Amino acid sequence: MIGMIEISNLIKEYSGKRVVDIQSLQVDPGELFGFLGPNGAGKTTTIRILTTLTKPTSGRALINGSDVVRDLSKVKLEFGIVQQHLSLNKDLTIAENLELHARLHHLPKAQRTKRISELLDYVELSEHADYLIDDVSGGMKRRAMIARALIHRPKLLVLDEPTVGLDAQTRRKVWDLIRKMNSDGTTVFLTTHYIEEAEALCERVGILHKGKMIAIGSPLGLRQKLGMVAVEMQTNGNGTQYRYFPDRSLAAQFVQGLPGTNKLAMRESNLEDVFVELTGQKVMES
Ligand SMILES: Nc1ncnc2c1ncn2[C@@H]1O[C@H](COP(=O)(O)OP(=O)(O)OP(=O)(O)O)[C@@H](O)[C@H]1O
Repeated sequence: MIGMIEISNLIKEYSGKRVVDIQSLQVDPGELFGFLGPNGAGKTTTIRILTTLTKPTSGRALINGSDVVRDLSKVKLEFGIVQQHLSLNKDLTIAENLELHARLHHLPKAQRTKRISELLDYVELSEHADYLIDDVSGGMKRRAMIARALIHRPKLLVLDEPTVGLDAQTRRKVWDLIRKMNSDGTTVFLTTHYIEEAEALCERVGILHKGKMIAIGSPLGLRQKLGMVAVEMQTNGNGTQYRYFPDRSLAAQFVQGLPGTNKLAMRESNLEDVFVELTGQKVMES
């Protein structure tokens, strides 16, 4: 099967500093894949390479079989992108922004009107179609950006930090939309530095640290590898220490063997634990 995204030995350097160094990654058609890493890990740079905005220093990236450097015009038809910053025209309404984008994609007039009304309905913005961008909430702006990215029916939707800056309730609405697009057949590749977003949404995640992919798997698979149960021990002077166990009974055995002076907590492990164990750093910290 041809991967929707295929990366091999992909390197990007700025002034000799290596910010992306990914040996290999394949995202299959239909997947909902998350790229997890702290600020500065290289997520946006990787997205910029995949979406033809910047060229890799070396290595290869293919989108649905087309090379992001050599087959530029073909690649551009394969993906839609929602960038981290607001990239809508503030002087236009939501519908006008979509209209502008549809024209850029050379959709004939009759198709444009139909597609825009379909998409507004899809992202639940039909009632706000004539609102200026400045007058709508952050969540609506994000949904309008998603609608715009889908105008040409791309097979791959790339989302860079899709819920950054949104409140918890609005974030969940955007998650629902992402799940809906994915179950309707669109491959989704998103970046996030929110652990709960990766756990809630992604079938597979790749953990990026200092430009390198240090782990890849399902959130559950990565937790199983570490141990499903965490024991937290507060030690005098040494902060909190963590130990991981396959199940609660093994964790309980370990706890029973400890001197009674330590403050202890037993809980389920999570992706944050995986990240901290692999990098010695919290995702949100840097
Ligand atoms: N145009 C550029 N010139 C020089 N350095 C850059 C450039 N773009 C990114 N970098 C550097 O590359 C590294 C990776 O940045 P990148 O934006 O890809 O990280 P990120 O994981 O997406 O983080 P964020 O979520 O903050 O965008 C950072 O150290 C950044 O300073």
